Amino acid sequence: MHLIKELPKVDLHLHLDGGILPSTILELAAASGASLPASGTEGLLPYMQVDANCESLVDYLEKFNFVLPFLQDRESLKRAAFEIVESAAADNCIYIEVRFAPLLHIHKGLTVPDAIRSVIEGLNEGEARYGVKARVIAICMRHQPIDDNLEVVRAAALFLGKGLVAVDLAGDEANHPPARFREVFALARQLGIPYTIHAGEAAGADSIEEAIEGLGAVRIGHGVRLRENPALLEVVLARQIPLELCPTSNIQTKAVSGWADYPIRDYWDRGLLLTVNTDNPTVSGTSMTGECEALAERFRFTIEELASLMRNALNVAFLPANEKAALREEFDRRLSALGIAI
Ligand SMILES: O=c1[nH]cnc2c1ncn2[C@H]1C[C@H](O)[C@@H](CO)O1
Ligand SMILES: [Zn+2]
Repeated sequence: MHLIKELPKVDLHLHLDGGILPSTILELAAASGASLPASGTEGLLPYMQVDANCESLVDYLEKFNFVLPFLQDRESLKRAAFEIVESAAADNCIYIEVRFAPLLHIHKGLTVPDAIRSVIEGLNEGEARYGVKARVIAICMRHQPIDDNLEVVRAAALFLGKGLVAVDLAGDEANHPPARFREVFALARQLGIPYTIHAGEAAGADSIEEAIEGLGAVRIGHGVRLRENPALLEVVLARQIPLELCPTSNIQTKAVSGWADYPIRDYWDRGLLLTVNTDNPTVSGTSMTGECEALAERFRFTIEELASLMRNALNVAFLPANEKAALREEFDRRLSALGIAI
């Protein structure tokens, strides 16, 4: 379907370390003298992107180990953030929420606030250059100690409203259920930081229920396995809790067995509040345009339905109301220039 590329888009679920370009790794390695297992971008790609052999979220998460050693200083974090905005601009995004886990970037002397500041600087430069509004979500990691995650939340509070908009919980869901993190998100709530939580990806609906009822998440990262508990689905529907679906990633991690079983059309028809996102453009080999094209081809989403998904994302973005209203106006202007009415 033409117009998909031109459609103004919003990506609310986009990991910084999942969107690093192979060409950037080549340059960062050359600058630091680090050796690489391949000499060109094509040779590097298999180390950064999953293939058909990916059997689980744990397999999928392996790919991040390759890029993280290159993202341990201010300049590389800033560059990665700038380039994420550059790629989003090429995809016609008008707003992105870029998430990253500060604890994964402090192995060579950075502090958690240093890491957050560097990413904000890179996003701000990207926003100034490309006109794509870009904000940070700081991620707590499931395999890290509670005290370290509390530190991430405290640092996030320092940047709230100054480039950072929320916190999150990610990592190996099946082996680290959300209940262990109640204290972490109680602190976020106390500090007035909104949060989304990855749930219902590598674990079932119980994980979603705990994220919402136990931890108080206002959005759910993925949530694709919600159908496993029809009563909970009714609650999520009634409360219009947004799901950040990432179709290609969800199929690669085997959260869903394949495209034929992907529940997006069913969830949409029931009236769940859905958004569609990339998760990790490089690891998953996708883009917002790619995700939209997949929905158009496989589930007959019309351009109007895709535009509605993007408008949903704007509506549930972690932005102040006045900034959202301005973005909505820009979105509507761009839609009408394309002749799309929703
Ligand atoms: O889809 C995901 N589920 C759980 N964890 C994830 C996903 N994508 C990326 N991550 C992890 C790996 C990254 O290193 C980390 C911070 O972006 O978040
Ligand atoms: Zn994710």
